[in-house]
Amino acid sequence: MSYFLAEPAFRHDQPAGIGVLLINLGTPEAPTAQALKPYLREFLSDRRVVEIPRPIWWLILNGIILQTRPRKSAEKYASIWTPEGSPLRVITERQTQLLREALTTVSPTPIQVEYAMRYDQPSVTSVIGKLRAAGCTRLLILPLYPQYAASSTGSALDAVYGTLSRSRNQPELRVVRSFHDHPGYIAALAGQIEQYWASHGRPEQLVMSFHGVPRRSLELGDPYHCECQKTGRLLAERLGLTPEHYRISFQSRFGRAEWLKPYTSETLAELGRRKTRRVDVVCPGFVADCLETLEEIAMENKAVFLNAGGGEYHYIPALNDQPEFIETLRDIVLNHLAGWIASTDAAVLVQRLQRAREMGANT
Ligand SMILES: C=CC1=C(C)c2cc3[nH]c(cc4nc(cc5[nH]c(cc1n2)c(C)c5CCC(=O)O)C(CCC(=O)O)=C4C)c(C)c3C=C
Ligand SMILES: [Fe+2]
Ligand SMILES: [Fe+2]
Repeated sequence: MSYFLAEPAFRHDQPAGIGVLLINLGTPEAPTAQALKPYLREFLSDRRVVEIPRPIWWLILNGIILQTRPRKSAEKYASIWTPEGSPLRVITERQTQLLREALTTVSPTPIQVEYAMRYDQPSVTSVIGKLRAAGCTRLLILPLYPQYAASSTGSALDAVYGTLSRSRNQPELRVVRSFHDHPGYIAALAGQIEQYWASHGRPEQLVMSFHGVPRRSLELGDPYHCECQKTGRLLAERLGLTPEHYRISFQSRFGRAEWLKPYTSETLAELGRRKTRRVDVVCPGFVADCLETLEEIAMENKAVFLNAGGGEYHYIPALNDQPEFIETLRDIVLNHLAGWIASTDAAVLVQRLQRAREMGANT
């Protein structure tokens, strides 16, 4: 058997097909300890996620973490599980379908859209194989993380490059590295928050909570912290918030090392102790609701705030299938396909769409 992956037969007469591959993190198959164990093993064995020397980490992972965490995490997943499955998977599937439809409506050239998960299924290798078999010799990779982190985007791209390193007939490749300051993404976030405030009233404080990473990664050159800060600043400007009305914080600390600060739980405890009348929390770094938003933020951290003496607590849902966000994904894709799309130049297409949107907003 060859080390290289099986290739579709080469055909002289086939036009270069375009594939868009969305990549999200992955999620367990079921909210059970049995399903959590292989998922956490794959996730936490990634050198991008845990940088501790391998032999030491192997002992900690197998001897301690995988003995206890699967059961505890399964209980958390059970509290957010839906009849259709894990929210992260259900929402990623929906975003994929909506983006497919949005691109079909505007692009004169067919564009195939699929999603893969970095951990668990469908794997990056299997979906690239599917796109290659469907005639795609040009691939655009769009990790569903607005802010670049080595442990999220970097790892998703590793999986792509690893697959291509085993491909005989490599496709042309383009990558969306991050979209943390894309005007459409900031506008979609602001729209999501304003819409929430229009029906639920406004808070005294808005907390923008991002997934954390070890503080050391910032010192070693990871741009994640800076990209989160920029998203937060642009979002606050767009909402017209002055610094005393919002906070940027980091959640989901894992292990004993110091992570990016301030921690979300400590920020909320402090706001609770100050008797803040109402706090709204939004998680701009998660484009799909998942365990980290629905359980950690909407449940666990709510209890932290209320127990510390805070008043009302609201979690504002992630962008999920919000139409403005899907339009933003479409615009990001079209911009990155410049020169690949026949007959109509992608940049012109995006300009035309933006003009149509502005005209719609003015009527
Ligand atoms: C938004 C980007 C993410 C970054 C950056 C990130 C870094 C990171 N995560 C862990 C450890 C865990 N994260 C877990 C869940 C999880 N993480 C992200 C996103 C980022 N992680 C998402 C979207 C999710 C939710 C997945 C879902 O199924 O809903 C988990 C698993 C759950 C648990 O047991 O707590 C772990 C573990 C580290 C160590 C890290 C950076 C070093
Ligand atoms: Fe994570
Ligand atoms: Fe968490």
